[in-house]
Amino acid sequence: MTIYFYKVSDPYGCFSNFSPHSIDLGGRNWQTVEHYYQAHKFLGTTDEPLMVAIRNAPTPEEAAQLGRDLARTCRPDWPLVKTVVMREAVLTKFLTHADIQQILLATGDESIVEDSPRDYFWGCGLDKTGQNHLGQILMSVREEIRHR
Ligand SMILES: Nc1c(N[C@@H]2O[C@H](COP(=O)(O)O)[C@@H](O)[C@H]2O)[nH]c(=O)[nH]c1=O
Repeated sequence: MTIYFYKVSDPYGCFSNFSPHSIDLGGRNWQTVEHYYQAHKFLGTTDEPLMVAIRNAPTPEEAAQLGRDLARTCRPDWPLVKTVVMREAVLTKFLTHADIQQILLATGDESIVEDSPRDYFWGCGLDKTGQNHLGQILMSVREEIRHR
């Protein structure tokens, strides 16, 4: 049975990038994967100072709001690198936190889908036709950890 997740408070909410599991990456601590992902939109741009504000945002929702500010300069190669940035953060999250690593491994070979009603890239979107890149990353991280 396909595993759907989205909200942190719902079943498998620990698979959400908004779940309260911090990661250490690039010599810094990030409160959530979402903080890390949103901040890295600005690496190497004139808006790089915004990375600090995003890292210090009190919630992942606020980090996402800052990262989605269309008035800011997103790095030009973001469409090419965003899945690599995301995978590194998600892998680090599940290597760092043993409790949720067990939850991920216990899903066996089930499909994992981010049931976002809006996002057709990271999730499956309202009509379930989306590309589900976050679910794909979770399944690939599951495979990598299983064979470590
Ligand atoms: N889980 C979740 C969301 N989905 C997340 O949003 C991120 C993509 O952001 P962007 O590239 O700026 O569109 C990615 O981490 C995706 O999983 N969005 C939300 O507003 N609320 C939420 O609870």
